[in-house]
Amino acid sequence: MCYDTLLTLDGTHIRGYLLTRLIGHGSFGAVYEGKCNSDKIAMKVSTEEEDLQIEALTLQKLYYSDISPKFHFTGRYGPYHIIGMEHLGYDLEWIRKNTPWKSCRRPTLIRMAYQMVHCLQALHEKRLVHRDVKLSNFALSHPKTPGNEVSVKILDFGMSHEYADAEGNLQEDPRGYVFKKMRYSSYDVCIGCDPAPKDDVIMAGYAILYAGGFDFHEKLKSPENELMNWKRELIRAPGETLPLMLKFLTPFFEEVGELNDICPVNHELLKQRIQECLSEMDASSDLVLTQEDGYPVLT
Ligand SMILES: Nc1ncnc2c1ncn2[C@@H]1O[C@H](COP(=O)(O)OP(=O)(O)OP(=O)(O)O)[C@@H](O)[C@H]1O
Repeated sequence: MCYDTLLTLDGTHIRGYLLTRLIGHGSFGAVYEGKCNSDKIAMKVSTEEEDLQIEALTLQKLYYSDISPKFHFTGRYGPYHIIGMEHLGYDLEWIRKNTPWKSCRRPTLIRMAYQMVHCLQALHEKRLVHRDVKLSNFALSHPKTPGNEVSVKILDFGMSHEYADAEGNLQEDPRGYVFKKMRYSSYDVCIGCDPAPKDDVIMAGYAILYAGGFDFHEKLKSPENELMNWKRELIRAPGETLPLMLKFLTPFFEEVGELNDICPVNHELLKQRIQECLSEMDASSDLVLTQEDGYPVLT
């Protein structure tokens, strides 16, 4: 089958939407902006049928949780599988890249971390595990008027999995992904354990450090044993391992270090620990997105 048009579908009409712009692309798919009159959506186009079907199903399960783009439709276009969903704003990696010193200020980081954990909470409450948590898989909603408030949403459920049925019996994923090879996985996953909700939280921890100015991408280039040591020490002795500028996050990482695969993740407690990192502000208060000299400013 020929997939070479995957990145050149702009100008095409699918389901009444004109694909106006390629937003970005990943390993097996691309995301376009689709427009129909004043209605703007995001359209994911992929070669991977199973992953896309799982993503569509997950988005439907999360529809009323308000932590992911709203699902509109799924279907086919020629050789491709498509999902139409709510169009979101900037992803958090883009925000990081376009922030002075590539590091969000403390109050912004705390609000962001709080909302990231809130996204994972809603996901885990539905017995879903994301398994691909990284900064670029969180994005902001479009600003609301009049105060330009935005909220953090989680994206990209192609690797997600319903890890238990309603009775609590664990369910295998027949797709057989090898997560230990993903360098940004948690320590336990890198030594071969199945990714569980607590690993989503640990990976969110890496994303929070990255948003806070720590060069996690550079860290990922370290030799294998060095990277593994760092991941282990980060949750064993966060107070000593966190970089100086991010030591204020110790209460949160201490709680992350307590997580295991037997006890369910206590997201409320994690949120409380995030609050303790910067007690002078309200971690659950809204993030606000404004513009300064043409650049977005998230506070
Ligand atoms: N609903 C959406 N609204 C706006 N932008 C979106 C939406 N969904 C995804 N995107 C953006 O589209 C781009 C591509 O997303 P996609 O999930 O295909 O790949 P990725 O996460 O970059 O890579 P990979 O699949 O390798 O993890 C990303 O920049 C993402 O922020």
